[in-house]
Amino acid sequence: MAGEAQTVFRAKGLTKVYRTGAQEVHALRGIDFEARRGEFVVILGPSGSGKSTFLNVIGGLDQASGGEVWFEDHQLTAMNERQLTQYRRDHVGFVFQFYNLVPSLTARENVKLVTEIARRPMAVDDALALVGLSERRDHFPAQLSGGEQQRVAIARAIAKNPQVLLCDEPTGALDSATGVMVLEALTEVNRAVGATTLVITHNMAIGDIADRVVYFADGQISREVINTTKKAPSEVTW
Ligand SMILES: Nc1ncnc2c1ncn2[C@@H]1O[C@H](COP(=O)(O)OP(=O)(O)OP(=O)(O)O)[C@@H](O)[C@H]1O
Repeated sequence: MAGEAQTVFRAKGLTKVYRTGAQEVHALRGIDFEARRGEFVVILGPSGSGKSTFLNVIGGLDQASGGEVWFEDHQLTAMNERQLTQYRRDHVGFVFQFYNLVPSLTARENVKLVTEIARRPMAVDDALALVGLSERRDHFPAQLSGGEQQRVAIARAIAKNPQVLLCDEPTGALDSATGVMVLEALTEVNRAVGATTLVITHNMAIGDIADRVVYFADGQISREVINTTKKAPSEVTW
């Protein structure tokens, strides 16, 4: 069906239990979730509500304890470590709060690291242009502001042309003006590349730029809101 063909992620009854010694933490307690191709989803919720755990499971960085997750027609919850690594490499771009750039490489070289091993990469300079950093491409991370470094990290994440872009607190370390520029880069990339984009944040205001806001509470999805009108990042303040 056309509707199903548009579904990129499908999670059903997803659970995750962390066991440390005799302690059990139920980080995910039955998540049902779907995301459509090209959708921009913001995930909000208090600290410890399971947001990062969820992103890590659907990004193939961590394995679920129960339930199912599908990426297109691949069942992630049936994959072994090697298959998950391949899934991440072929399909997923990650952006984290801290940029994890290689300090001894320029912006261009940091992005090139990924395009060299990707199956269908975009040109490095195109990726940097998408995040507005063409002028800075020969700078080293230490010569770039925090926001610029994060935009290099976004260019690196999307340069392999991933179907999904998963971002965990991408503006968490940035002031509001710089954070807005990073959000502009993310919305531009989402529009231009069409990657389904999931963004975890603590910042309620950022929900206004999403197609849909998903609220986590205590390992479950407590609420979902579809935005009938979306704000541009430049209209968002915090
Ligand atoms: N590797 C781990 N081992 C044990 N417990 C963990 C582990 N990772 C996360 N947890 C626990 O699982 C629960 C959910 O954590 P998670 O990081 O997913 O929440 P979060 O909503 O992303 O929080 P934050 O907004 O603070 O990043 C928390 O109680 C956390 O302490």
